Amino acid sequence: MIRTVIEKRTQRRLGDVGRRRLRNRLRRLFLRDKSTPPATETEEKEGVMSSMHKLNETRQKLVRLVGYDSSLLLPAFSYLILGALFKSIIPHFYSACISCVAAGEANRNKLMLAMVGLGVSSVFEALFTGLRGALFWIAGSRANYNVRVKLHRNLLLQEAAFFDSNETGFLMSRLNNDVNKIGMVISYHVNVVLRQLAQFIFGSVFLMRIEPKLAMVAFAGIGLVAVASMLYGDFTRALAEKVQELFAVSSALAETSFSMSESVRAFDGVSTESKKYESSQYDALQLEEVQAWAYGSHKFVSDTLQAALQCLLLFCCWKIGRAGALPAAKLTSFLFYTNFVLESSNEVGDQWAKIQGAIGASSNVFDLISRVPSVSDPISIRDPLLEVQAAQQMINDHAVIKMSNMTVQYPAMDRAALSEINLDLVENDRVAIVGRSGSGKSSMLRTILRFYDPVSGTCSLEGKNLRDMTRSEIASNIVVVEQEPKLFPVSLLDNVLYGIEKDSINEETGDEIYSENYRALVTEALSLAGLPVTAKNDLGLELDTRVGDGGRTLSGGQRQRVAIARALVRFPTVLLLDEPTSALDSKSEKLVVEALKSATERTRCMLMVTHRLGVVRSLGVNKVVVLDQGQIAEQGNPEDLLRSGGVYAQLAQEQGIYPLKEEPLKEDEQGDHYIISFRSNEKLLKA
Ligand SMILES: Nc1ncnc2c1ncn2[C@@H]1O[C@H](COP(=O)(O)OP(=O)(O)OP(=O)(O)O)[C@@H](O)[C@H]1O
Repeated sequence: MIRTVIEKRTQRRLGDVGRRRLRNRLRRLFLRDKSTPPATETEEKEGVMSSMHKLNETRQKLVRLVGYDSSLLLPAFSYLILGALFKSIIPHFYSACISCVAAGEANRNKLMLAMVGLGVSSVFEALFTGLRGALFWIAGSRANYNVRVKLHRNLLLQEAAFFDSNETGFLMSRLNNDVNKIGMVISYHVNVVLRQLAQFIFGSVFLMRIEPKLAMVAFAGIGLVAVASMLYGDFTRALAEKVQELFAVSSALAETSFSMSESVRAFDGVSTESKKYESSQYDALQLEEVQAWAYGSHKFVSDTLQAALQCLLLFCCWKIGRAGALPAAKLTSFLFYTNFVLESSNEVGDQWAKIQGAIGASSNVFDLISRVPSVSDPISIRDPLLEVQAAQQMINDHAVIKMSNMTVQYPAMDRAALSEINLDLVENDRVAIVGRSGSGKSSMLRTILRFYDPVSGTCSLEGKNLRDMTRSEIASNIVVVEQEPKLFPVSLLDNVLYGIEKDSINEETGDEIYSENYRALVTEALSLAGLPVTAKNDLGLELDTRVGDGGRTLSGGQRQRVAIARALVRFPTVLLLDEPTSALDSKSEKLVVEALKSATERTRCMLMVTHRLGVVRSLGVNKVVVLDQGQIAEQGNPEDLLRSGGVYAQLAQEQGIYPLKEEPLKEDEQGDHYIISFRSNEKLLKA
């Protein structure tokens, strides 16, 4: 009934499309969709049970969060009860004062006593209210802090596929908006509910003492108001969950449009993006309007019920008073306490509904905090037998990286990105993975980095399955230089040593810093990488120069060299290069190739994904693996493959690369002779 009224009122203000969308949303939320078959009784019961179970779980998690800081919350609760107790005494003294004044009491002391009682209880009430308010506020802020830190950490621990299906803006919204709601529940709503509940209990005791029969009538009416509040609370919870969901979607859209702002500008997409954002905000607005009407209706119902109850009580008072059983002082006191109890119960109902709403909004946060990533560190139970076996395997097996029948499939894909791959990378191997776009090259790199686990088969490093290695073990052995490395908005030094703990303290500021040893290491690495910072270079770059967001204050080539320095300082077992030169001009490419040669010398083996086959020769690659539709099409020494006339030779010819001894001499349009060099776009005039 309430739903229909709200729906109608809201619909009147919305257009046709909005009306249809809102109706569908409400139907999905509260009514069974006619297009879906009706659930059986058992299914319905199971559904109700599971949603009750989820609700209970969320409540328990919230309570656990509240209980987190008992040293803070115990005094807060004590002050709350004391504050409520003093507040419930106030009407007693207040009505005593009024009785003295109204009756023209001759005894001044009686009035003074009532006034002192009123003053003292008011001061104590104010004191305890202040203390309670501050402590609950702190508790709420601490809960926010805990939840936010836990959520942020757990999100970072999630597997790469999780980020494929959850946009950054969506997660940011969970981290900010949803967590704020949790803090509000603790610092405000729970605080108010408990205070009002305590006041209600103390007030009820006074009521019972004054006139028990009338008090029972008041309680019956209050029970009725409580039922209305509970119904409204349930309605609000479901709505709030949906509204938060819509805000998260909206936030994801905004995040995408900001991060893609250059493309948006270049392709004149402002109105497209703005429309998308407006539409998602509009969906949320519709539900918020429903929330507002629901609140208004609830207020109307509960206030009307209360007014009716007050009239009824007054009538009863009149009847009892007529029989001479209720003196004026008692009547005043009873009416004061009736109002006091009614106000408290009303506020409990109001805040209860808000708590329900916040629980609905925060349930997703708890789901995310407790989400277990599908790619995670192994549980570290040391098994000496397994360790001996692994060491034995390392001795027997010369492979640094070994892929055995390895199949990789993304959750969002219905076919494998890599199928049954068998590949060994041994000591001193310099391997290039080549193949057409979409053949699975990057997927191989991501699997070696353990961003994804193979769905079958294994990938191991020095005889140890990657699944049995922790993230930190993998990171200290395998380093990647990406095609377009993104840098953190910190100093060059911090970027190169990213992930390595600071080992010294600045005596002046007390901040953690890197020691001189580390600074020397980074200076050497940057110099080897072709970005010297020793003598003041032309660019004015120093170790402590801060680079912009993503490294935007550096050129692509400079960013690449910082990334190479990052690899150089780590002396990794395996160096992975992802299209290391494809984003660079020929001058930067030369510098980067030199830097990569230095980095490669510091590793046991190197694996590079590349489209630009010229770099295969310049980096001294000894093995080329050609991928085609997720399978190894051919592999071998690059010069042998060039001569064999297979897939690699064909790819190379497309880029003007021929076997070394068979480099053809060609004549260009002006009659000059030139050799098609390693890089297709570079014609070196033959002297
Ligand atoms: N995160 C992902 N989720 C779902 N499918 C993916 C994902 N990444 C890649 N794919 C799919 O896996 C297949 C192999 O992609 P991959 O990126 O490994 O190819 P590639 O050889 O590196 O291509 P390119 O040379 O264009 O970078 C493609 O069909 C691609 O659509």
